[in-house]
Amino acid sequence: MVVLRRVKIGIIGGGRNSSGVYKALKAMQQVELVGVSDTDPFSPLMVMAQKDKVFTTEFFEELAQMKGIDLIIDLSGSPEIHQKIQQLKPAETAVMDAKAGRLLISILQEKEQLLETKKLKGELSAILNSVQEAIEVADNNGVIKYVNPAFTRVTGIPEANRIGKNIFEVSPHGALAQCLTTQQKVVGHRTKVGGSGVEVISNAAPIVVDGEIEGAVVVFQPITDILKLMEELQKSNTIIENLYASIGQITGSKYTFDDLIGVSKSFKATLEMAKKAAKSDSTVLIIGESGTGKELYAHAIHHASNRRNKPFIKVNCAAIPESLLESEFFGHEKGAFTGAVRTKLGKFELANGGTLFLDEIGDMNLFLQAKLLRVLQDMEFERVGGTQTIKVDVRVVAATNRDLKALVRKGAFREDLYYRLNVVELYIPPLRERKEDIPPLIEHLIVKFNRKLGKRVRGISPEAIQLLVNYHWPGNVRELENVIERAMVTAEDDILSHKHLSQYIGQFETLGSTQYVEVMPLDKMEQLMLKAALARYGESLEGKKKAAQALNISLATLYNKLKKYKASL
Ligand SMILES: Nc1ncnc2c1ncn2[C@@H]1O[C@H](COP(=O)(O)OP(=O)(O)OP(=O)(O)O)[C@@H](O)[C@H]1O
Repeated sequence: MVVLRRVKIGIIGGGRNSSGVYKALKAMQQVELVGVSDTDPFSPLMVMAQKDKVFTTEFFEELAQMKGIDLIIDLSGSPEIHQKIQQLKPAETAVMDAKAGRLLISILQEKEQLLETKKLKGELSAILNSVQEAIEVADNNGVIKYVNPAFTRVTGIPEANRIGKNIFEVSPHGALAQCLTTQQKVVGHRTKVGGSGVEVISNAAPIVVDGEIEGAVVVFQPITDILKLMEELQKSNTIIENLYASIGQITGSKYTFDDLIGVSKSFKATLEMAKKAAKSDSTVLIIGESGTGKELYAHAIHHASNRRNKPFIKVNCAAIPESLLESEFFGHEKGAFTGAVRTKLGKFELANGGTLFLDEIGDMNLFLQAKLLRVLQDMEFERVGGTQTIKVDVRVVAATNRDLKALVRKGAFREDLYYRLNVVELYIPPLRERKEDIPPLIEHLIVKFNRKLGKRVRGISPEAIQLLVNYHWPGNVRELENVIERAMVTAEDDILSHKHLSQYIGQFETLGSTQYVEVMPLDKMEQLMLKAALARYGESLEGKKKAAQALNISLATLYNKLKKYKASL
């Protein structure tokens, strides 16, 4: 490659017009302006040169004598000055008068434009050669001027067989011919490429230069490519639909209002209110002690709502570690944090169109409460580590066994979130306050456990019912369920009686009053406590967590103790 040295030029000024020459030379890459002279130090030429840190002098003689200048352009127009410059200049410096100087500049400018055009052409041709779409260009008369490599790949027609042909002859029904005829854009034209028979979808547009139509360009893709893409899309859609269906199956609501048993006034009032709430889209806050049936109500509300065919997603706010709650709710992008190896959808996204059940909402931290409030208001959020806003349509049902109002007073629960959740408040009274519900519940549970345990228990004795009605059920319906199930596991008779149940009931009853507490070995007492806690909270993971909490031991200790007493429990 030949590297040309930049031409060093000096200008001897001649008033206002000199600044145009200066600007033209300054814009040229091959030129280096080395000096400027004008008798007026404030002429535009001098001011510009000073700004550019180019040498300036009011004495043209000084510039004329300078060494290393290739060319002095004399714009003074004075024959005397011109002659003086000729005399003073070093031998290697050439001098040009204004006329010749301007001619030189215009030649240089043209050359520069040419170089620029060449560069542009190179860039354009790299682009046209690398695109996947076929491109064909014809002039105003329909003569084909250009085809790119993709054209040959798609149609099988070599460049040499196409260029110079007339589009009105080789492809008269194509988008290019149509565009040249109508001088309008053609979009989504489905046709066979003349001379190849390949079916394509094409777009064509006129080429306009200085307001005149010079020709047209067509860009097309074979239909097979588009059909392939559509096929892929169809496959992906089917997978997505199937996944949604499976999510629905896994996460759909399991219970309906028919599964809720009770005859008491308060039960019926709660049930009526829940049924009404199911018809609306309002947020519901279910409040009630542990084991009163809050989750059952949440399922039933979803099932009776318009969202029944969409997912029902449960999040237990107390069971998820704080650090994971945000990602659990809103999902995360791949690489959002160490361990985020793939993009994960959050519960809000999974519940889209359906219901999100937020259990133990009172245990949510304040940071997440703020985020939840925003999502409840706008129904939009970003995944952790993501920037794209995701919009969802989710109905929220929240539940708690804690006194949310007291938490608000303590500053542990946001008041605004409390009111946002509490659009419909569903209070489920404890079982001890609706004892009429106990007999129908017992009946329901006997049927349920006969099926589950393969038993044939036909009923329960009046004394046994009395025993159960008199008990205060701190673990509510869940505890009643556990007592009945345990009794049925051991019962040989077909009627449940006092003797089957009293061993569980008696323990709870006496625990409160020390007067009647039977003195027993401590390990027996421990077993009794373990039994009581499991009966109250259930044997699921959730139940065991609660049992451990109530016994003030860790879950691991609970498991150890259960292992230890396995035979006797
Ligand atoms: N009215 C009812 N009719 C029939 N079964 C009920 C009723 N209420 C509760 N249950 C049963 O009691 C058990 C506990 O109910 P559920 O899990 O819904 O309670 P919860 O209030 O959500 O408890 P927690 O606060 O501990 O999560 C479940 O097995 C449920 O089926």
